[in-house]
Amino acid sequence: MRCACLPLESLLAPWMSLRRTEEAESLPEVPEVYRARYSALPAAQPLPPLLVLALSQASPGVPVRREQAFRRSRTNFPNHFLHSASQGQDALGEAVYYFEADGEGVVQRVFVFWPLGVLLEGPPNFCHGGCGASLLDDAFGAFTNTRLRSMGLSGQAVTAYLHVDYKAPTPLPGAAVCAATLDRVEGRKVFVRGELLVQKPDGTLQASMEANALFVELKEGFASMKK
Ligand SMILES: CCCCCCCCCCCC(=O)SCCNC(=O)CCNC(=O)[C@H](O)C(C)(C)COP(=O)(O)OP(=O)(O)OC[C@H]1O[C@@H](n2cnc3c(N)ncnc32)[C@H](O)[C@@H]1OP(=O)(O)O
Repeated sequence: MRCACLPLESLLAPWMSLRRTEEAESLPEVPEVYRARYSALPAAQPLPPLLVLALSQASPGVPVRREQAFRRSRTNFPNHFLHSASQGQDALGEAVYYFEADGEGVVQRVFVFWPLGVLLEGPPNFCHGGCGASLLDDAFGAFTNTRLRSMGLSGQAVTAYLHVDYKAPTPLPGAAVCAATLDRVEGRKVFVRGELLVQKPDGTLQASMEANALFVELKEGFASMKK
């Protein structure tokens, strides 16, 4: 029987090599809600097949729209550790963020695609658990802050706790999609849940990690955070 899984080269290329090109290109305008942290995908950058698969599985029959996909801005926050120190050949590749919003424009879900290189190892040939937790925290932060902004709120919330259950090893080299959505809101407290999805040899997706987190919207924003 023919294997339905995607060849590794199609998962990783060209996202490993398409880094830091946004400054050289004139890219489409990004909606205000996303603009502070994200920029449009370069015209030459296709949507990663694993991301499309995860979206199709999450919302069967709903078209995948390229204008809902972004990459992290290189100019506004250049020191984010997942998008600076952790990226490089055989480490993290270029992430693609895909936001889903409802009819009122309120963000309901985010999916974040990451190429994973061999330098992210924990157990031999598998991803370090702390790396996976960081990717989930980033996706949860992207979801929470963008959702808050889409509701006209500050969009300035930080992780109070993050609980991760490791359900299966995450293979390297490979790729993953972090999916995050709302659990519930209690005042300034935003409870988020999600998973890190990888592709099994038979082509199906499995959650190698499941997580839930509490984000707290800061009373006076990031500027009030004291050293
Ligand atoms: C423009 C683009 C920029 C873009 C920038 C985007 C950044 C995204 C961030 C990415 C994610 C991160 O890595 S963030 C970095 C890691 N996180 C941090 O450094 C946060 C450190 N912790 C803190 O600063 C603080 O503890 C806070 C902000 C979380 C909470 O302090 P606070 O604001 O004074 O609020 P506080 O009264 O203590 O708590 C509020 C409510 O939350 C509950 N609560 C607080 N912590 C917990 C907890 N661990 N477990 C259970 N419940 C908790 C309290 O019981 C209370 O419930 P009740 O009594 O009201 O019911």
